[in-house]
Amino acid sequence: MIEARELTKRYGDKLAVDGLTFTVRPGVVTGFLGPNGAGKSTTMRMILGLDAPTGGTVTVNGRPYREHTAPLHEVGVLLEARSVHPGRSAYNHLLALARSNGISRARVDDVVEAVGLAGAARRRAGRFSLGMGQRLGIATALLGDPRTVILDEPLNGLDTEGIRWVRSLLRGLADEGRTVFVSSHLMNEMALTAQHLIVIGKGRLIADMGMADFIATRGRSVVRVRTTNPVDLTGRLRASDVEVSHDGGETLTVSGLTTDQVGRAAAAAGITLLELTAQQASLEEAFIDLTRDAVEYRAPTAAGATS
Ligand SMILES: Nc1ncnc2c1ncn2[C@@H]1O[C@H](COP(=O)(O)OP(=O)(O)OP(=O)(O)O)[C@@H](O)[C@H]1O
Repeated sequence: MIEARELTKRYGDKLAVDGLTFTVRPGVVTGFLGPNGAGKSTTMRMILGLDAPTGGTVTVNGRPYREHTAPLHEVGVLLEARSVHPGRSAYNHLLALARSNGISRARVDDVVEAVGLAGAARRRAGRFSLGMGQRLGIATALLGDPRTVILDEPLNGLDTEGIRWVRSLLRGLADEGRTVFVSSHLMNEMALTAQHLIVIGKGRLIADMGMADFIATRGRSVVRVRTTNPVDLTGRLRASDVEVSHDGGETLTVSGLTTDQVGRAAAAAGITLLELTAQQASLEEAFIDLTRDAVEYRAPTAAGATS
């Protein structure tokens, strides 16, 4: 369990984290989302005692991280920066860490196997690809069989198989009753992996809710319609709270109406429909909509871009 109360971090004039209060519970995968610069890494660093809060508190499994006598058994961590000696083999890196924390060699063998590095563990970690480095980082996080796992962008550099593997690994850890807190910019993956979301923007909490609720309340579902007569159907559907966009061909995208309503309106007007599909809102759309006002570093729009 991770509990942040009024957690705040100021760097000079910059309020990187601004009074965050949230609880990350065991048994589910909790996604940690926010636009670039929102304060995710700073929050994770404070959870791990790597940065001191300017105000507020944060505990892991009931205590500040630094007060745990066997931290590797409490919290497994993957941060974005690699912290492996490049000349050392992956196996020796894990073994050294295990030895200094009273963890058995058998456990090292287990995690090497579990992350799929058995064939590469004797090679120098400095020569590892980004994806292999991520696997080694995850092995390091799991070494102490921790109750809580905190992973910052664990999918970076992983191929499709690796991404699927992380997804089932995280679900499995949560199913075992562990606390799993994970940040990622890959929204489609997050939608498949996390059951709960904590979303921050400009250092502030902007959502703390279940994934399904987040998408349902924040995302706009639309209806896709293909018809032989898009112009007339558009005229029939238009109303103050309905938006219809036409792709110029046979297809309309309608928001503000259900498939039933669109189907009935078309039937009443004698308009032939070729397709009528409800399209679920995506996490990505819900996230972009929610964080629109909290984006700090925005790509220039075409109109605003300078050549
Ligand atoms: N050591 C530091 N000194 C000064 N400002 C910092 C420092 N670390 C972070 N910041 C600032 O604090 C804010 C939050 O940064 P942070 O890295 O926590 O965001 P983030 O959500 O992890 O971003 P990203 O998604 O880009 O990794 C940013 O504006 C950043 O520039």
